[in-house]
Amino acid sequence: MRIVVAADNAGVDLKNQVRDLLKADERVTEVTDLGVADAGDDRAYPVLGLAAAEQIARGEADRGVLVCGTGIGVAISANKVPGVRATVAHDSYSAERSVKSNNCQIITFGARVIGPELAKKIVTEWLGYEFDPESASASKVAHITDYEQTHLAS
Ligand SMILES: O=C(CO)[C@H](O)COP(=O)(O)O
Repeated sequence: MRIVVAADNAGVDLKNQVRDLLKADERVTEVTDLGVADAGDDRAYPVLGLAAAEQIARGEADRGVLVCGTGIGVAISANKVPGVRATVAHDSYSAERSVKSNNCQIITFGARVIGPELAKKIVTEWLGYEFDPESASASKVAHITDYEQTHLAS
């Protein structure tokens, strides 16, 4: 699995910890870190969230982990990219359902909300979930995709 990670300066420390966890996980074949590299880089969360989501939309990464202060800003930004589904998930059940129900490619965290150990536990679990295209959830996700393709085509 190829994973892209990104964060603004509020999320950089947690993003770096998650990146290192991902690099050590044998299920992960590639980790792309789009930054920021340190808290001195004040690029705003939409810049990072959109860049990561675009990598996924282009097929250059399979999934993403994004971090900002709350996780909300990077999730909103990533969801603006057609074909990308992103959500904040600060608990195990939401993280699981984000994949199994919603086929989200991106999970986001708020570094001002969740501690690093819980975030890393959730990421480790999240790597093990897969969306079943034959499941009852598939037509619901397809409804969203159809809307995007009908109304948001550029
Ligand atoms: O959490 C953020 C956006 O959701 C970001 O890290 C901080 O944003 P701000 O409160 O607008 O500075």
